[in-house]
Amino acid sequence: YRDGVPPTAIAAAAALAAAAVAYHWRHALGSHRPPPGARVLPGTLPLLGDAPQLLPNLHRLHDWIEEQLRALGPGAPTCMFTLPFMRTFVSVRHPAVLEHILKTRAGNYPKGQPFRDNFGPLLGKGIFVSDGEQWRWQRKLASRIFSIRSFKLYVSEVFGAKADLLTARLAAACSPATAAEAPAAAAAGGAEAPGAEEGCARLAFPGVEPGAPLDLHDLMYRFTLDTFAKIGFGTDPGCLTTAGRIPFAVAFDRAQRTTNARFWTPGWRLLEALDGRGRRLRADIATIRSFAAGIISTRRELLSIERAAAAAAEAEAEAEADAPPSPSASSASSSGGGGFARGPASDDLDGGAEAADQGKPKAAAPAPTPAPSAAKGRARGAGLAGGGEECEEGAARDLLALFMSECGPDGAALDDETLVDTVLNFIIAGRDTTAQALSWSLHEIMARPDVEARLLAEAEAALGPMRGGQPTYDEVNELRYARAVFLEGLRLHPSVPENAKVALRADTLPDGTRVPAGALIHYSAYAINRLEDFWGRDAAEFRPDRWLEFEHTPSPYSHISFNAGPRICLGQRLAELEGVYVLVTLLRRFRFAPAPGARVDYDLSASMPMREGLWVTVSPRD
Ligand code: HEM
Repeated sequence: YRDGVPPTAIAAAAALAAAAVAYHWRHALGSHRPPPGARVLPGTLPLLGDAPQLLPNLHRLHDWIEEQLRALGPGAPTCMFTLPFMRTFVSVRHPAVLEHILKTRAGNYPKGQPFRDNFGPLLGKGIFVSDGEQWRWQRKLASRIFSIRSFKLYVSEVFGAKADLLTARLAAACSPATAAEAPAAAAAGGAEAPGAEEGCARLAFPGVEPGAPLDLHDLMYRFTLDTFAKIGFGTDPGCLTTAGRIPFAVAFDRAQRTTNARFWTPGWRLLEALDGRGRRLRADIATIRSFAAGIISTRRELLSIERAAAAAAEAEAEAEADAPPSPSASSASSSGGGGFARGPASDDLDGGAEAADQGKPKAAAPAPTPAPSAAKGRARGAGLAGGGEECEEGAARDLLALFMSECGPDGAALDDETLVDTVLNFIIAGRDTTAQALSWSLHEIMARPDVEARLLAEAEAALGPMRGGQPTYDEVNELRYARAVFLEGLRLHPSVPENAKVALRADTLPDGTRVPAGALIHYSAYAINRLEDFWGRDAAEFRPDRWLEFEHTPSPYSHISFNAGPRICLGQRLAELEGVYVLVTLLRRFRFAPAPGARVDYDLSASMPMREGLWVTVSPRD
């Protein structure tokens, strides 16, 4: 003992090893072992499973999975793979099998405990990690902001303003030699900023150096966060006008990488404790949650201002009603609902509740604002919910205000923890996915001048020659080729490249595969969207035309980028609108070229970020 390891340490190590073997037996080799006759990956080893081949390929996981599935041959068979100490993965890819899991027997395949173990510390009880009633009521509530009427407002009032800032920032990055020729870019920081009408040569943006390469991926994140914060939370984090890195973004991106890696890392709890990732994750989560808490308190302050304004407007209207009629009275009160409250139920895209803002006076606060009708309800007595206050059903406005005002499934107002969960889940939904889809599409376009030329020709035909303003909702809807470009980028680079469910009970899939209870059902949008069985021999090629050639839109079980079944993406329409809007707006104003030496690759995370960003040089389009 004097020269060696203490016996207690040996005993502890032996106990740990025994526990590990027992755990392994239970989870990977015992009840979750692939059933006899299951199709397993070539090269699977006893005990170690697929770890020796998968772990060295983690940095290129999506491609590795695609290669494995392709090697199994046509017909898209289900196969299984295993990692020590982890549940068996049942990897499915045939559309009929996906439909069985995501729709027909969706009740047997929830997100389940693995999702909550891995993502719970970051996403709490938000929509992405919930099942059952907890999920259902969040989805129902959130679907209210996705109406055609709201989309028109988002395009005209949010996309336009944020695109102005984005183009101003890009204009500032044009090289000094070319900047003077650039078309007029909108003002940085608002209409009163100097030089707005006089071309990008006059514009300077803090932290943007004229002529220096710029990370377009980072800019897309800033754009989508500012845009979605305005739409979803009625606030403006101002990322587009901030110089330097944004601490929330750094922490959020890193936390997603760490939590996602848990799906693929045997013994992640131990590893995270040993290598410091666990400590850093806790610090990142503190940064992230305090950012979301800031959004909530800002929204609460705005709500009280809006409520006061609406109450004043109401009092004024009542005073006017009591007064003898005057010619101006009716026009003052007939402007309809303002802000981003949802429209009539008839234009709903995902069900929803009653329209609440019809025929009410416009709120005095600048858009986006809640519907005055909702404020009117509050003025009758309810407080601003959250922190244990009363909740009030029926109020309709932006997403965060909705969640603040409505009751949770238990009938009580949501506490701040739950509101923070909501904000973070919707930031992933509204920021990361769309920013990544845009970045990958722009990356593909840079390599394909023919695609760029067609996109520009279509835009010119539909919108006319380049002008200062931004496209409208109806104009964006006409741009079929631009939409095809965006979808094709997304097909090859799906923003949620891998996804999983857990099997509650044993089941037999439509192709005869027996699924053990507790197995993880894995589906790779990256691999499925590239399957030659469904996309043809040119599946790996970026060819937007395929979207115009289809007689019928491909089923969501073949193009799975937006998921499918009852948990299909709620924001698909919004994402497509935003994607087309940004592609057209940017490409009509600027030329992008890959910066010398820039490398583009994906990083392994919950979504599909670019590992080193998308570094480009910018010049004005003449
Ligand atoms: C290109 C952009 C987008 C892509 C590729 C995308 C893709 C997806 C995918 C694959 C899922 C399923 C995720 C899962 O199973 O956990 C999903 C869910 C969801 N998406 Fe999107 N999304 C995009 C944009 C948006 C936007 C802009 C919003 C707006 C808020 C949004 C809102 C949601 C919501 C709320 C869910 C959860 C649905 C549920 O679980 O019921 N998405 N999205």
